[in-house]
Amino acid sequence: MNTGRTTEEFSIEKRGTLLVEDPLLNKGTAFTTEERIQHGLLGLLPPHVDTLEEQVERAYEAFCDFKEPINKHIYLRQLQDENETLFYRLMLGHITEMMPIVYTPIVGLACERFSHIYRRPRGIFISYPERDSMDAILENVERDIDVIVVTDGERILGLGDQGVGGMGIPIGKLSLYTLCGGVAPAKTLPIVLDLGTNNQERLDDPRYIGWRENRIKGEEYDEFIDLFVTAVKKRFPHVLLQWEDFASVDAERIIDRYRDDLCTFNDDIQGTAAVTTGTILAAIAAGGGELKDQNIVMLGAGSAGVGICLQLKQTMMAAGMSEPEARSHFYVIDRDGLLHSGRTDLDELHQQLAQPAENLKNWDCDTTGAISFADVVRNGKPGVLIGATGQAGAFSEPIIREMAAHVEHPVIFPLSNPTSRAEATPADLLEWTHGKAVIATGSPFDPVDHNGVTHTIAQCNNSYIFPAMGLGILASRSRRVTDAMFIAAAEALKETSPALKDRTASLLPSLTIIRDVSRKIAHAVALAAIADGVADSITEAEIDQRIEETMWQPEY
Ligand SMILES: NC(=O)c1ccc[n+]([C@@H]2O[C@H](COP(=O)([O-])OP(=O)(O)OC[C@H]3O[C@@H](n4cnc5c(N)ncnc54)[C@H](O)[C@@H]3O)[C@@H](O)[C@H]2O)c1
Ligand SMILES: O=C(O)C[C@H](O)C(=O)O
Ligand SMILES: [Mn+2]
Repeated sequence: MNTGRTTEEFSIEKRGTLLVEDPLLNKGTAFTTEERIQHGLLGLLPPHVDTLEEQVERAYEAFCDFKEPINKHIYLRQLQDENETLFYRLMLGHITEMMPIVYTPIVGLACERFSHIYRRPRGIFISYPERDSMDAILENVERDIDVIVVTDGERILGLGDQGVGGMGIPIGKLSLYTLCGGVAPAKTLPIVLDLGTNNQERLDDPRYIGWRENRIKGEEYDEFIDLFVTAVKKRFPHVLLQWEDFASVDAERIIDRYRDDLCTFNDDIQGTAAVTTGTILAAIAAGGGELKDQNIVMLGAGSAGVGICLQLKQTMMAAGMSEPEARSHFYVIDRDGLLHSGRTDLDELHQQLAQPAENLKNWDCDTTGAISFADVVRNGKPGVLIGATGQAGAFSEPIIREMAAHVEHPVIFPLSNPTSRAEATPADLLEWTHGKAVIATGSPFDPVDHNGVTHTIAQCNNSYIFPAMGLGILASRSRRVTDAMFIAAAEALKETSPALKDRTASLLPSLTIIRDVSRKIAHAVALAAIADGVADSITEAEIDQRIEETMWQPEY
């Protein structure tokens, strides 16, 4: 049985009811007659012995019987809690249909309704009143863990503060670590840090199952995070710790503080930067252009927006551009308009993306004071527009039409999630640009027919990166996560783009080949880790061998 557990863990043999109730070991109706006799299961299962394929067919039928996506989600989560092998085998066979149910966008709804659809526990809940018991809490995890995804639930997709309901995100992300990256499910651990919520709807909800207080902030928050990291390092010294969906200020402070302390990264900043850089590079290359010639507008200067622009800027500089020149290619817009060097309200991070004010002297602006999104598009004539605002409709028709008036094939990425928060829909973008826009979105969208041409919409989501990052880190036994590893991931992703061969094809490969894509990215990540001296030096053949050994397959 390939469960990803160590032999030692197997020696604590489970029998009978305890065995069928352990989703990592349970085979349900697929337990053979011999196994039923050997493991005390006689009479606990119906007499027919199924193959895994038969179980998949039954499960798919049950899945199809549910009409509402949230009910499909509840069903799949329940299956995951019963039999992980079956869950992943089913998911792998129907990935395009099921990933949006387990992950974005439906996981967003599942977070909002978490306290209502709750069935059984998965992962670890650490609430503020239990802060002094972190060691004991982590001791209750009876397995060795390779990857943790942790959230504090404050910025769940574009849906804001969901408190303990944010737990849906680490569960969904880790499902993708296994599905797309092949990390053994037994080696993954979702964690929610419950420091309260400022979402009044949740606080007023009698069903709410989180710690019913307003959020802890300031020094107490930082002390809590420090206790958490210390406890994680003690219990799982080699673990990969992924931070997910924290409010921007906390996200940046935390990763700055701990990035050299353990094997860790922030997915919204670094994973998003890599997937977007890879997809942008593919879009530009497919159109015959070069990154150095692009003016890039970023709407939204939070974790995602800043992370993306800094990686793209770094890519320009790696190709030989000076820092001031590279910076002048970016027009980053926050709620107060364009970031430029004349503004006195920018912190150090945002100053790195401020447009030199002297470049704006001849701009013709509608407004005095703040320089608006419309002003930027009209004067800056960008070829690339990216949205990371969490605001539906932020890409308005007049602005998109204005952009399309200046470039032949505008590259437009409304990256906000879930679907209801996208800055624009692909159908509208194609309509407003007469079918010329080159589009990728954060959430999945169906292909769009425009004037007889079918446009496949790539899903530019960090899900193309973090599972592969995990695979590469585990395979190379990397001890830290460096920027070069994300740059390598972006480059490797770009190389897999179908649009490089046919510019009308999707910018990103189909999910049906995601495990192959992950292998390639993991290989590049491992090489970068070795080059940076954070992983043991092994040959490329050894890397590939370790990638295959690490990849868990859903089979009995
Ligand atoms: N596709 C992906 O892989 C991916 C990855 C990460 C985040 N996201 C999505 O991006 C969005 C933002 O995530 P984040 O982590 O950066 O959040 P964030 O809260 O850190 O940043 C959002 C920023 O947008 C600004 N903003 C809001 N409306 C604006 C407007 N009209 N004009 C200019 N700025 C505006 C906010 O002030 C904030 O600074 C979310 O919807 C998230 O789901 C997508
Ligand atoms: O979760 C996603 O779909 C991507 C990203 O991490 C987000 O926060 O939106
Ligand atoms: Mn996220």
